[in-house]
Amino acid sequence: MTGNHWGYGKEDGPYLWHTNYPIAKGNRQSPIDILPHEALHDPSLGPIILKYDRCTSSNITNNGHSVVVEFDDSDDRSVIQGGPLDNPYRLKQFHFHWGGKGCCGSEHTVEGNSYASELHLVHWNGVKYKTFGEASTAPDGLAVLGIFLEAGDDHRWLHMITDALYMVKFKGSVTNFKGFNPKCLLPSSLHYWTYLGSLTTPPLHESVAWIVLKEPIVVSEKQLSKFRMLLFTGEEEDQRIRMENNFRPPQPLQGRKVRSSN
Ligand SMILES: CCc1c(F)c(F)c(S(N)(=O)=O)c(F)c1F
Ligand SMILES: [Zn+2]
Repeated sequence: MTGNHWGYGKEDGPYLWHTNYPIAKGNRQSPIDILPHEALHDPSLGPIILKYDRCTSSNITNNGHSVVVEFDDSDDRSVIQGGPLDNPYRLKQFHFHWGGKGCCGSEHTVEGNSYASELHLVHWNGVKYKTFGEASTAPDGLAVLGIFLEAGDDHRWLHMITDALYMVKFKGSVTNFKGFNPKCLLPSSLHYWTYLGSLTTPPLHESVAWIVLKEPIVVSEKQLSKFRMLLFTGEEEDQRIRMENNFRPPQPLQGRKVRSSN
């Protein structure tokens, strides 16, 4: 693995990240395997509150690791609050992690079981920190809402994203993606597990309060297959490498407690 380049392949994958990012072997790394029966039910944990109504997406981009929908986070127009959080956290972007055909794909697992994909809505603590960059290195800087995607019927709103993926096939491509509200990607229940962890990609900062929803959303194999049409590689590169299996495996719990909303 040369320089700070990293990926999900044999030569630059998760098992090698520690060479350039030693925090990879830290004591609050993500993702983890969630064991529901060992999670502590904490009655003091209130519901999470998503105030996404004034939120507007700006663009969709292929950053060579995932497909990312970015938001205008210049004010507190779209925030997550409540649950384990002491104040509102601003929505910055959301992205996905997924597997190859028919197997694995999520980052968090539940009793060793993987889902086909996992959606991450990334928020930052705009009350305590001035920029996302500053927040991303602080222990209470980020809050990521994780939502599992299970293969089944077509998801009626996900097509708004999968229909745009052909426009960002290559690494480094970006296109306009206005007016998308991720509220339409939520499951019916907001019950969750929560624990303190990290970014699941380099730089792997240990700055994330993870909130993982228990109920997956259902999407079709056809919709999932459109994510796999994306490429890790840029238009100018000779090699075309399909973007799939862009997930980090579960990391040691290191004595951390996972709490359950109920
Ligand atoms: C530095 C930008 C960034 C990511 F690239 C990322 F993958 C994640 S993750 N998978 O932990 O949700 C973040 F939270 C995040 F802030
Ligand atoms: Zn992620």
